[in-house]
Amino acid sequence: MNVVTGEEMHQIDRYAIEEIGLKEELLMENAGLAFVNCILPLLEKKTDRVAVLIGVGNNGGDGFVISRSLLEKGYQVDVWLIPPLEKVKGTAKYHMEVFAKCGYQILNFENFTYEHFLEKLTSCTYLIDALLGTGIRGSLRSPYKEIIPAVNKLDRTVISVDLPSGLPSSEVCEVEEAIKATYTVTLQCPKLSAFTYPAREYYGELSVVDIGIPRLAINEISNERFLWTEKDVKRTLPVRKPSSHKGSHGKALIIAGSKTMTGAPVLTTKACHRLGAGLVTLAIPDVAHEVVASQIIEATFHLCSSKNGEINDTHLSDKQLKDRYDAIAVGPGIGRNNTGSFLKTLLTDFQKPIIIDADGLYYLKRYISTLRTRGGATILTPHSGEFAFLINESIKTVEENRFSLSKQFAMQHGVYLLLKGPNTIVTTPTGNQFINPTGNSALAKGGSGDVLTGMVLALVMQQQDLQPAISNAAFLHGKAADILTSHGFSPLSVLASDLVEIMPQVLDRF
Ligand SMILES: NC(=O)C1=CN([C@@H]2O[C@H](COP(=O)(O)OP(=O)(O)OC[C@H]3O[C@@H](n4cnc5c(N)ncnc54)[C@H](OP(=O)(O)O)[C@@H]3O)[C@@H](O)[C@H]2O)[C@@H](O)CC1
Ligand SMILES: Nc1ncnc2c1ncn2[C@@H]1O[C@H](COP(=O)(O)OP(=O)(O)O)[C@@H](O)[C@H]1O
Ligand SMILES: [K+]
Repeated sequence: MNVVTGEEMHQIDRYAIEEIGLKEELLMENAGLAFVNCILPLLEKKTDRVAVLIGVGNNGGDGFVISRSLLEKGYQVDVWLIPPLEKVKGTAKYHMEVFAKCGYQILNFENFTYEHFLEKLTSCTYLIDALLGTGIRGSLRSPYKEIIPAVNKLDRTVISVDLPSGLPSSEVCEVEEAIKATYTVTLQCPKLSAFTYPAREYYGELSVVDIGIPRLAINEISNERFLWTEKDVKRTLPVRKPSSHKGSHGKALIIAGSKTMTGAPVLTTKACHRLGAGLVTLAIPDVAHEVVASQIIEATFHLCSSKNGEINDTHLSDKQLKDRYDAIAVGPGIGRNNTGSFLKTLLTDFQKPIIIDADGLYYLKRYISTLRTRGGATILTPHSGEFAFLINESIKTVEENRFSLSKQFAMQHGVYLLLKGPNTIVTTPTGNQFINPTGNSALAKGGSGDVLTGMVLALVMQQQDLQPAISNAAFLHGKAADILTSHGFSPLSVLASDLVEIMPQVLDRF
C-alpha cells in the first residue's frame, strides 16, 4: 500500500482526472460513500445525532456526500457549513447543490452565534470532521483556528475525513493545532504524517478506504514509500518444505555479549532459533561463556579472546568466514571499550549479509567508508540515538526527519537501514521505504532490540529478497507485542523474553 504526501496525492488525483478521465465528481462520490461504509459499524444507534463539519475545499465536498448518504440511511444529521455559501467552489459546490436539491438542510455557521453553534454540537454524539484535508497551507486561520480547539474540548467521538483537520500531510515535526480524532478514515493512500510523531497521535485509529483511483495513477506519481501490511507478510513469509534439512534454513553466526551484558546474546540467539534458523553459532568473549551457555541449549559456541571483559578478537579464519556461515549479526551487548577492529575484518572478508546492531553500530562509525564497497548486503538496525551518532546529528533532528534522513543514508552507503521506533522504517539501498504498522510501547524496554536482531538474521537467511525478510521481522516483532498487550499483558510488564516465548503463536497466524 503506497504512502504519499499531500502534494503527491494531489498529483495522483490530477492524473486520474486529466490523464485517465475519471470525473472528480465521481471520485468525491466514491470517497464519501466509502467513508460512510467504513464508519457504519461505529455508529451505534440511528437516534444518536451526528454533526458533519464542512470546510471550504474538497474535504468539505466529501462532507456533503457523507451527509447525504447518512441522511438517506435514516441517521439524524446536522450539516454545518463553516465558510459562507458563496466561497464553496468547483466539485465541492456541485455536491453541495446535489445535497440541497435532495431536500436536505444546511446550517450556515455564519448565521449562528458561536455559543449557539457549540451548544448544538454538544447535543451530538458523533462529530465528522470534513473541515480541511490535504489542501491545508500554513497556520490555521479563522474560523478554523477557533473551531478546532473547541471541538477537541467537547470530548465527543470525532471521525476525520482523510486526515485530522489542521494536520499537514507530509513529514511534519511540530503540530500547532489540529483535530484530535478518535478515528480517521483516509482516502485511497495513507498520508505520510500518519507515521510521524507527534502527528500520528492526532489520527486516532486509522483506516484506509479505496475510492477507485486506478493503480496506474498512484504508481506513476509515487512508488517509493509503502505500508508493509499483514497481507505482504502472508505473501512473502518463507514456507518450510517437507523435505528440508537444517542446512536449508541457514547457518547463522551471532557475535554478541560481554562480561557485563550476558542477556543480549541469549535473546538474539533464542529469537533467531524461534524464527526458523537452521543452525546458530554464538560467538562470545571467553569470559562470558559459562553464564551464557547455561541459558542456551540449541546453539553451538565460538569463543573469542577478551580484553576489558569484551571481545578483542574473534579469531574467525578466512575459511570459516567464507564457507561456514550464511549471514552474521554483530553487536548486541558487545560493549564499546576495545577497538572493534574485528568488525572491519568482517566487513571486508565476509561476502554475505551482515546485520549490525547496538554497539556494533558504535564501532561501525570508524569503518563506515567500507560499506559502499562491501561484497555482501549490509543491514543496519539503529534506534534514533544510534542513527544520530552515525550521521553526526542530534536525536531531535533524526526524529523530525526520519524518512528523508534514512533514505539519504541508505542510498549514500548502499545499505538496508531499519530505523527503529514507533512505525519502524525499512529503507533499501535504492531508497524505497517500507513502514511497519505493528508494535506498541511495550517494546520500549531493554532487550527488545536484541530480539529483533535475531529475528532479522533468521529471516534474511531464509529469503532471497532482503527487504521482505527485514520488514517481516519488524512486523512479527511488533505483532508479538500487540498480541501480548491484547491478551492480558500490560505494556508495562512485557519482557523481551516474552516476545521470544510468544513467537510460535505469532507465526501460527501466518
Ligand atoms: N481532488 C480530488 O480528486 C479528490 C479530493 N478529495 C478530498 O479533497 C481534499 C483536498 O481538497 P482541497 O485540495 O480542496 O483541500 P482542503 O484541505 O479540503 O481545502 C483547502 C482550502 O482550505 C483553505 N485553507 C488552506 N489552508 C488553510 C489554513 N491554514 N487555515 C484555514 N483555511 C485554510 C483554503 O481555502 P481559502 O481559505 O483560501 O478559501 C484552501 O483552498 C482531500 O483531503 C480529500 O478529502 C476527495 O474528494 C477525493 C477526490
Ligand atoms: N513506543 C514504541 N512503539 C513501538 N515500538 C517501539 C516503541 N519503543 C521501542 N520500540 C521498538 O522496540 C525495539 C527497541 O530496540 P532498542 O532500542 O534497540 O532496544 P535494546 O537495544 O535495548 O534491546 C525496536 O524494535 C523499536 O522499534
Ligand atoms: K479532515
